[in-house]
Amino acid sequence: MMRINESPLMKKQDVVMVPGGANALSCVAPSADKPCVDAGDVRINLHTGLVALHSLFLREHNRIAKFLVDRSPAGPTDEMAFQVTRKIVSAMLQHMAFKELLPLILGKKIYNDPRNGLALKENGFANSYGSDVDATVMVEFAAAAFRLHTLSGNELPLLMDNGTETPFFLHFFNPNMWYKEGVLDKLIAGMARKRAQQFDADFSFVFQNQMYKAMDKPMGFDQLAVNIQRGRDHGLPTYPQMRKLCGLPPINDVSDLQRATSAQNAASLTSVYSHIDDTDFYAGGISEKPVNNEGLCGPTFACVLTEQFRRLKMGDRFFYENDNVLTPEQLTEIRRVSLASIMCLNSPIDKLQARVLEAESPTNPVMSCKDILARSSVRLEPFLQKMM
Ligand code: HEM
Repeated sequence: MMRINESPLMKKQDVVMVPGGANALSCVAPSADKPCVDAGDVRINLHTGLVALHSLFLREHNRIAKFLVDRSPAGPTDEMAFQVTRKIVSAMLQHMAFKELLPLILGKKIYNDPRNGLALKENGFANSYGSDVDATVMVEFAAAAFRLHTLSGNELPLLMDNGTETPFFLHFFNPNMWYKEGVLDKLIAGMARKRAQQFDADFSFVFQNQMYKAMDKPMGFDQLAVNIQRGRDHGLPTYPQMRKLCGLPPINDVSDLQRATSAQNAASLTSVYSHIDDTDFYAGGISEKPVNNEGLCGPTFACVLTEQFRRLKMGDRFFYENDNVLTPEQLTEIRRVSLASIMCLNSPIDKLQARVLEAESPTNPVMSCKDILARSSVRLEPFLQKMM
């Protein structure tokens, strides 16, 4: 659907964004020149931030495919160029998720604990595949623990317009926003520079009041309530049951709840649940103190996330560190990639902090893209071998 017939390239629109598509998910007032967009998942149409990120990786795909076609002396078939490009981008995504995202969410202690099998190797192949590992997505993960919605704020930051931000709800299913000139690039820049909201039980106003809001209506859905209800729809264990399944200290009474969350959160939870045993997994999990005082989430969400990402890695025969996927030279190159380098290469951004998922700080200063690319861009020459 996303590929141009048999070509190595992906479909795109003039501003180099994902292609237009059918009116999926009922976009607001789509028109012939501003249609809904297509991606692997129709939910891309939910908001402009998703359109921007998908478009960023589409640009990276087409950049690599063009390089491979232009630079291969033997002239690869289009199929070969497409498949090799797909493999490179998939490996990059795996590397960035494990290297840049997981240590932040879980903290370094959990990430580096060898029993969890999450930490990537610095050199050589990993061969972590286990044919008995179930790599499907756990319901506790999708319906609760990975719903990190507490991190999102009320606005989408459109940088380069003097830091202008637009209310999040204006972007829901709204092609009129994402076709505005330069908006995707401004968003890529803005999302890189804007701090996330604190990870806690406080959700932004938009998430609690304006999810799916129609332009002519004052209110929309409460995403926090949807998340809790979704857990019930899927029959998730309760919060105390999940603590037990994870081998964490049990929650039997209010003082246990206070220790795991805070006095204030425990008071909130006990004011709405008539019995502690009824506490929904999402409500309890989102209220916990950060795991080991260093992760973003608490220990019960961390338990589910750790198990899920361990399975995604060890249950994947084609995880990029395995010895049947890349050559040693190619693997060395993939290990250089960073999300900042992808942003520098595929947008007009000229400066950024190197660890782009973390806020700018004295140890993570904003630097020129030239410097970022010198340390973290992937040399594509080793991938030409496969082309011949
Ligand atoms: C940035 C703004 C975001 C918006 C507006 C948003 C909105 C939504 C909505 C409306 C749903 C469907 C809920 C349902 O009906 O069950 C959803 C699901 C979900 N969201 Fe988000 N979300 C955002 C960011 C995030 C982030 C940062 C994460 C964490 C990585 C995340 C993780 C998830 C997950 C795991 C699901 C369940 C998906 C599934 O079951 O297939 N979301 N989100």
